[in-house]
Amino acid sequence: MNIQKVEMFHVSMELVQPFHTHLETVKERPCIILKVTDETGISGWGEVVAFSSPWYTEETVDTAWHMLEDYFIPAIFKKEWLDPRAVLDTLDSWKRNPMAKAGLEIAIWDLFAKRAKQPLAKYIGGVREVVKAGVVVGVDTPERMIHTIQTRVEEGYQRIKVKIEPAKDYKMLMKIKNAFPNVDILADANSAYTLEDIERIKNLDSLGLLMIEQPLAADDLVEHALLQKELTTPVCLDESIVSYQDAKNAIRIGSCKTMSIKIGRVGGLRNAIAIHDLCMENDIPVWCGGMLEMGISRAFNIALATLPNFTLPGDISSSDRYWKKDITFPKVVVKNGEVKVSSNPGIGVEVDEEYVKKISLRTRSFFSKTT
Ligand SMILES: O=C(O)CCC(=O)C1=CC=C[C@@H](O)[C@@H]1C(=O)O
Ligand SMILES: [Mg+2]
Repeated sequence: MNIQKVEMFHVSMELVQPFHTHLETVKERPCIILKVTDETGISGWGEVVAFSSPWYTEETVDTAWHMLEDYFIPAIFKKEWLDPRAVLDTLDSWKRNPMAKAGLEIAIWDLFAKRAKQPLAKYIGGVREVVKAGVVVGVDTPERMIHTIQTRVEEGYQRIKVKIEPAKDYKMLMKIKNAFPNVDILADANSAYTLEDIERIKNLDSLGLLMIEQPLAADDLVEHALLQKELTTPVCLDESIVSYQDAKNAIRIGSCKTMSIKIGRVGGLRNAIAIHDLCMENDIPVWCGGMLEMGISRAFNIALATLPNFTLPGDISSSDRYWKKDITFPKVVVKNGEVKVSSNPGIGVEVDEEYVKKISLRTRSFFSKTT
């Protein structure tokens, strides 16, 4: 397969409600949409999930735009592609920048699945027709959070994720657990604690949380291992796992008992699948993390979550959770706590190209020199 054209769209949409963490409040969500077209005219779509500032990881929309236009896109015109797994062999000629690489690599996966006339879930070896839905409830007063959780539970979500930090943890979580004793609650700290807080974190152990996500700093694999030894609650790593080797090291030293896999954070779908397989071999259950994404990346998350070791509900919520109008259709709908996997070819959703162009802040097209 030869790539004939690549189109890049820097788009931005307002979230239906601001997304608060102790690090940042996201109101507007920019991202980069990629359309990759082959010699037969079939197109695959990708989405770069980097934020507008480096608060979550070091990448931003602007760093990704630069890496794509100056390095990654020119590189993919130079080869004939026989398998999407080979794309990262080329892109890894350059260091890091996982979200920029992933946005382009997944578009080529979508293209290959469409050429094979297969749904992406089937193309990557998925085993289920529906995936479990989980949702994040943003930071607010405990009363308002309890009201929102009640709504989300009535909508059928199987797992509720809340954000914590030292100033907002035990009391808030205890109120939530008392109000919803039978609902799985995940607490995501986004590295708000250090090992100095170990007694405070151990105090959370008594609450019966499903897991504590990323309590310590992203590069603290060893300290997470020391913490996990002191806790019965599973530690889940998110920001710490930005490569296959990170996952291998974390498992080897016992830094966590579960992982959130995000295609953008780990540098592409090939890496996400490899980390899934490694965790399965080591009895580490995984779930698909979210990135406040638009419909293209959400479609990839749904396909990824069909792999066998995605046994825990991920951040897979309805389109309406974040968007008044998404860039893809049909919308993702949660029914009885599940999302149906598309049986259409590739990512299984259509991209509203007119709307993408309408909300684009900048665009750029690249053509194969042989055209
Ligand atoms: O996309 C979703 O539904 C949840 C997203 C989410 O919780 C996060 C996205 C990006 C950074 C963080 O704030 C947080 C996470 O750490 O998982
Ligand atoms: Mg997280």
